[in-house]
Amino acid sequence: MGEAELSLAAVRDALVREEDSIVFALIERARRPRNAPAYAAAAAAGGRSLAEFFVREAEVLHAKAGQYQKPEDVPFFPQDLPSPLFPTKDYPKVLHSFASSVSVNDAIWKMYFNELLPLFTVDGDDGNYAETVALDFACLKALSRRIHIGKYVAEVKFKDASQDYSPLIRAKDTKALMNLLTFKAVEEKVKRRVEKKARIFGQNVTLEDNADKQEGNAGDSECKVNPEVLSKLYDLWVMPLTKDVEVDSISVQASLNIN
Ligand SMILES: O=C(O)C(=O)C[C@]1(C(=O)O)C=C[C@@H](O)C=C1
Repeated sequence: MGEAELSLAAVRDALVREEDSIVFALIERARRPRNAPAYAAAAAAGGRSLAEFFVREAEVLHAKAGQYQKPEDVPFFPQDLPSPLFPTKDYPKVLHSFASSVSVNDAIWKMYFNELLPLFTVDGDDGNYAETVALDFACLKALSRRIHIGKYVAEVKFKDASQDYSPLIRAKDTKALMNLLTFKAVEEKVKRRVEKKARIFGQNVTLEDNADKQEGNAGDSECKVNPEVLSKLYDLWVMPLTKDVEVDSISVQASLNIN
């Protein structure tokens, strides 16, 4: 995002767009069963799982190709990532460079594998492990990007009301900070919208005319991912983690302005 786009409305629009990527990534992953062996320690990868091996190697490739330059593109394994081999775009600096250090990817990783995956994949093993972990990587990237867009939300909110945020930062009052940047009504709308997107994007589209089955009216059991899982994902993890990113980023911004 560039400076001109940095308004709360524009950042919220970016968050809405990311919902599509998350819903589609989950729908794609749900085509495969759980495939547990992909997550077990493997001697071939020095004791790491295939999933971890795949993400680490993919991030090396992506870094060489020029990714992870933007504040919202955060690698899961930042240690020793190579520099881009090709010239990269000069992104306008809208966030303080310290914002690039804010990451909740460890929490996203644990949440995805321990909590989310069992909610939207069926038990089973079809042996398609390489495909499965590539689909996991797409889910992780989409979730991480959405959540780290919280850095821009933080910047906008702090700029618009630094007089309200600064005393709370100084007092290290994380709870009050959380309250200040929370908009319950917005959160309710987000949950309802992602649930609806899962219902619309995840239905089987046919050419038959059926008055009962207009878009958005597919029964939840016919959807490729249960729409309620999307609402729960956002309620329990995506929005709370976005707010953690906001608090961390605001604290960085504020400490630079206050001290
Ligand atoms: O829209 C905002 O103001 C945000 O901070 C984003 C977000 C979200 O993650 O969707 C997080 C906190 C707010 O309570 C509402 C929504």
